[in-house]
Amino acid sequence: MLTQTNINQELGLSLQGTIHHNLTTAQLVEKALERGEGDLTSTGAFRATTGKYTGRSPKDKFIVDEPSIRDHIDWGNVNQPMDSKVFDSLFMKVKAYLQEKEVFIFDGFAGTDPDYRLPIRVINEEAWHNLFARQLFVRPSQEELKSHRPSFTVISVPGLQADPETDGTRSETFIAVSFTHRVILIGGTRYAGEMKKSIFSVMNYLLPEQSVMPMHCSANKGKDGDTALFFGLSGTGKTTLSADPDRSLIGDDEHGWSDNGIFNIEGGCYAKCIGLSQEKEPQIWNAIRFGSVLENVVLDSFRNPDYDDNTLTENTRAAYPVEHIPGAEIPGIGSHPGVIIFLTADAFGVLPPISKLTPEQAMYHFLSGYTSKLAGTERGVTQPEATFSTCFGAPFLPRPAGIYAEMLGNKIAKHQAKVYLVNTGWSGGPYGVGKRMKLSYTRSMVRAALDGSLDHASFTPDPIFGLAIPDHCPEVPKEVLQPRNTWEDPDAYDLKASELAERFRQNFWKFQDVSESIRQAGPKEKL
Ligand SMILES: Nc1ncnc2c1ncn2[C@@H]1O[C@H](COP(=O)(O)OP(=O)(O)O)[C@@H](O)[C@H]1O
Ligand SMILES: C=C(OP(=O)(O)O)C(=O)O
Ligand SMILES: [Mn+2]
Repeated sequence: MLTQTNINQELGLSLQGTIHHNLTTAQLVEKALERGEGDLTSTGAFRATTGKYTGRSPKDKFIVDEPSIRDHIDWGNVNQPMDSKVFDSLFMKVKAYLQEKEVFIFDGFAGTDPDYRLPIRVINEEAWHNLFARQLFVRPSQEELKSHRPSFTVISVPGLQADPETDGTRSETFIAVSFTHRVILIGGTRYAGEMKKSIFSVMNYLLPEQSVMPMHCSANKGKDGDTALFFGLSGTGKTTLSADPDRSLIGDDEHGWSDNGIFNIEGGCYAKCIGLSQEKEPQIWNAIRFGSVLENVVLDSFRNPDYDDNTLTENTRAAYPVEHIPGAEIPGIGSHPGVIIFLTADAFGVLPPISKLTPEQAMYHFLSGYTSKLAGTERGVTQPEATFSTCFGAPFLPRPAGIYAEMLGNKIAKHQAKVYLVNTGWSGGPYGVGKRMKLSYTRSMVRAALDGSLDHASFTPDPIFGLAIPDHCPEVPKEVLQPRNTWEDPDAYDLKASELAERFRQNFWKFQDVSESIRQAGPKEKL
């Protein structure tokens, strides 16, 4: 058992208040309620609201510019440099702020594979944040706890607001990581997702050093042990589609791929619950129970969640341990994937709902990462915004995209993985005109890709994007497969498709180093 002195010494903290170290789920729920941090709901889940910040705040995220990492970071809008002096004084401020406070500490891991896991510590001023950390990260056994020494620490102090004038931040909010101190400081925001995604960003930096590919994807396993990956930016369907009663869930958001196979970086899921229904997403619905955390979900006077209410945000969330999904793989480890699905939510409504990619197309689309930012997931995003998010996870990648893409290319070649592009976005017209692809159709298409039904299908190449579209897919009406057929005006489709193709070409300019064969795998030049 660690004492207050140990904890203080390790980080140079001066915690003098009560330290709640590795409380159980029940204790944390009790504390959170006692402290008035939220409400118990009729489902048994705890519900918190987060105020101003209900999604990630990428503009307030910084990496400390330190010599050891300087040359390995892809500096820019995603990875904004913070001067080490600025970090040090922010750290001082955080220490002073925490000095007299009651704190909650979780010790666990990022990564289920003992060969690659990172021992982490999460220090919170709010009990529900610590409950979130406990449910989302990998929970250690009692035995593992005995020898646990954190290699990275997250300190989340939502009640501390920075002063941009004196603290060198952009706003009152900061998500700042220092690889020298091995500390992430989060302040000014209560959105719990910042904690898990900042550790993910750290893993995206650290894992490649061990020749492990970090991936923004969900993963599940079929009855024969076959593993599938679903890459996609926020809101594209990683969590929804990986929760499949016919397959066991490995993880819903973050994985590593090593020579051993794949492993979950987390121990829990973080599902969007806007519009959640028992009928369409039974597994997620049933996972919301005691021990789960609901974030910004509106409750009625009986404390029943109203999943259709977006008054607080579109980005309502449920966090729960993987154990809440029946049949989940514990620990979350799988073999080398045989099928990889790239999920895109195409707001243009022109990409086919499913297409098979050649290895070159796979590299082209992985680097491009075309999709939309969906409402509420990032601060300021109120409707789907077309974006190119390289590796389907640009906000979380500290290193240049080429590093991750090369690892994926090698692994796909080595393990002969089949790659599909699945559009879970708009069909029948662009956003505003068309509708989001029916979830039951997407599920059927995914099933066909995973069970091999599409292996022997005939395909027709799309004339603009060169994507191989299956002529038939079980349980999916034929006309849905060809997006041009779903538009009222086919000429309007052609126009929009050319516009998107042009955007792909413009975006791909920045990848100067890629081979000609990959470049050629993009949309065809105008005839
Ligand atoms: N065709 C579809 N495929 C996947 N998700 C869909 C589809 N249509 C609507 N949705 C909704 O989109 C959201 C996908 O979110 P989620 O699975 O949490 O994405 P991610 O995990 O990638 O952030 C869910 O709310 C889901 O109900
Ligand atoms: C947690 C997040 O990711 P996702 O929507 O992919 O689950 C997020 O973007 O804040
Ligand atoms: Mn998700």
